[in-house]
This record gives sequence, structure tokens and C-alpha cells, in this order.
Amino acid sequence: MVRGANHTLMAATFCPSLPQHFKPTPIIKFHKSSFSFKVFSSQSSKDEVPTRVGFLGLGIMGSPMAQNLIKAGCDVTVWNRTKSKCDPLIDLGAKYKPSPAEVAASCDVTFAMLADPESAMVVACGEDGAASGMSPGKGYVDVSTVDGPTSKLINGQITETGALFLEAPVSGSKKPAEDGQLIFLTAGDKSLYEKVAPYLDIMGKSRFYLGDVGNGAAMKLVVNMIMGSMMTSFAEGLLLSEKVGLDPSVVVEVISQGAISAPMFSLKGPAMVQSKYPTAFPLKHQQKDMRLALGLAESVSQSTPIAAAANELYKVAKSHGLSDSDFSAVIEALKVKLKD
Ligand SMILES: NC(=O)C1=CN([C@@H]2O[C@H](COP(=O)(O)OP(=O)(O)OC[C@H]3O[C@@H](n4cnc5c(N)ncnc54)[C@H](OP(=O)(O)O)[C@@H]3O)[C@@H](O)[C@H]2O)C=CC1
Ligand SMILES: O=CCCC(=O)O
Repeated sequence: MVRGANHTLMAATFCPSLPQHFKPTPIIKFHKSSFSFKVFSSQSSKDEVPTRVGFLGLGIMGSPMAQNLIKAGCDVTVWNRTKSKCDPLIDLGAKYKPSPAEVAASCDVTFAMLADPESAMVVACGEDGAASGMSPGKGYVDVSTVDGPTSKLINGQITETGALFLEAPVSGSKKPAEDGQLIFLTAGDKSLYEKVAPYLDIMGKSRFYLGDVGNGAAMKLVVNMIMGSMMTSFAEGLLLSEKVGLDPSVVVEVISQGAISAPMFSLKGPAMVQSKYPTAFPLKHQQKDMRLALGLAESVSQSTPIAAAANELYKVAKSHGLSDSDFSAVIEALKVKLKD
């Protein structure tokens, strides 16, 4: 693992729009390794930081991530299927292009934060997709949560153009995205990983390089499978406590002080007790991740009965119209079940 350095230092190190006196020596020391960049050349080459950054997909996660790049002084060009979501970023100084292909063609490196495997594929490889604008010297970094096979297909299409590919799904939700505190789980081209590291460190607090394409996706799915199961177990506990006459708010407090304490329980618990689910991580995406994690487990004949049961609850919640609520709304599926 390598840790991100101070964001201001990182931004000042390579973002061309910052005043020269803010630029310290371009050597970034990380937890386990260090390397240096050559910066501010108009041409990209192997050891230079790419200067023109594209961002495709401006949903709950993509918008604050792109915003942090802009605020750090980076030269950012955005695209989103629903154009209106580009407007706040354009107001902050971003450029706009009307297709992923045009973003990719005008940028050195392009990030993509899409909903699911289907949208990640169409934006990367569809008509006017990013691959059409790719060429040698450019890079494509997919930070969406997808499965390994999808990531490998995108890798194939991007690298066929001579460009480089990195998968880099993130741990951390809306608030960490806003605060530049995401955790990047990267895999793929190592040289691209090193080139984009300063950008990852603006958007995140740490990054892992995990080797071949597919490993980042697998890591993300394992983590989210655990998270999805934890949430359903937590929901069961809250409802059981209420049924036996305990105050579920006190359960949240007790948990927060013990060995099973987790930020997620303290963060979501108080709202869940009030049947409120302000969306940070949409339930439909959590169910997608459970489904993809189950597919991953199936591919290696690993038994995952807890995740399979949790997945069923997310499916029930979706069928009750909770797709766009926060994934903590899965508790409603248990309320429905208990009433039946
Ligand atoms: N929210 C969270 O806490 C986290 C989410 N993730 C993952 O990050 C990814 C994005 O999540 P999030 O930002 O929450 O999701 P949102 O649903 O808020 O945003 C999804 C984005 O994908 C775009 N999109 C969807 N379908 C298509 C399509 N067919 N063609 C083109 N664009 C499309 C949307 O465009 P449009 O605006 O036009 O709908 C939007 O930009 C997901 O893979 C999710 O699992 C990872 C970590 C945390
Ligand atoms: O994919 C979503 C992850 C949410 C989180 O890590 O808090």
C-alpha cells in the first residue's frame, strides 16, 4: 500500500494553473516507495504527469471527485450522459466535450465513474465511446465498480488503440469523495498507475496497486460483499432489539463502543432507527455489487451463503421501490418480511 501525501503539496506539484512559487520539488514520498515526476511539459511521455484530465460520469461519486481535481487547479474536461450535471463543474472552470470520445481525444488521461458494467462498457467502448478517442500516450482509468470480465473487456478495447488502462474502483462513499478521502484499489498498467498517482492522491487518502486487471475489481467486490452482508445483519439486529423492547438507538451506541464497532454503523444507524435513508450509496448499486460478488464466488466455486441471503434482501428492497435510496434502506425489506 502507498499513502497519499498532503493534497495541497500534490496539487501544487503538478497542476499547471497554480502559481510557480507554490510548486515544491516534484518528488513525492510514499509509505513504501518513492519516485519522481517530470512535470509541466506540453507533451506526455513515460515519466511525465499527464496534464489534461478527462472525467466521464458525474453522479454521486464522479461529481465531487472531478470537483476536487478542478479545485486543485487541474485542467479538467467533463462529460456526462445527462448534460445538466456538467454545469456546476463548468461553472468551477471545467471544459466540456459532447462525447466520451471527444473527451478522451482532448485529454492525456481520462477517468470514468459509471453506474455498472453495462454503462462502463458503453461509455468506454460504445459508439463515440472513449476508446474512439484513445491513442498511444494516453491513459484510461476506470474507477467504476464493475466485475473483472467487464474490466478486462474494456482493457482490451483501450489497449488495442495503443493507450494504457488502469482499473481503480474506490472504497469510500459520498462524503469521502467530497473530502478527497477515497481508497483506490488499482490494477493494470503500472506505468499509468505511477503517472496518475498525483491525481489519485487529490481524490483519495490511499491507494493499493494489486497487479493484473481484474484484481482491483475483485478486491472491490469482496469488500462490498462484506459490507452488504454487514448491513443486513445490522438491520436484523436493530429490528430484533425493537421487537424485544430495547431502544435500537442504544444498540447503536453499545455497538459503537465494542469490538464490532464500525464507522458504517455509527454513520447510518441513527438515521435507520428513524426510517431515514439519505442516499450516499444507492441501494441498486449495492445489490449490483452483491450480484457481481456472487458471480465472482461462483467462478471459483466458493460458497457464500451469507452474501447470497443478503442479496435476496436487497432484491426485495429494490422491488419495493427503494433502488435509489441509500443501501441502509435494506432494513425495510426485513420490515416487509416480518409483517408477511
Ligand atoms: N455512491 C457510493 O457511495 C459509491 C459508489 N461506487 C460505485 O461508483 C459508481 C458510480 O456510483 P454513483 O456515483 O453513486 O452512481 P450514480 O448513480 O449517482 O451515477 C451513475 C453515473 O453513471 C451514469 N450512467 C448510468 N447509466 C449510463 C449509461 N447507460 N450511459 C452513460 N452513463 C450512464 C450516470 O449518468 P446520468 O447522470 O446521465 O444518469 C451517472 O453519471 C458505481 O459503480 C458504484 O457502485 C463506489 C464507491 C462508493
Ligand atoms: O461502493 C461503495 C462503498 C461505500 C463505502 O465504502 O462506504
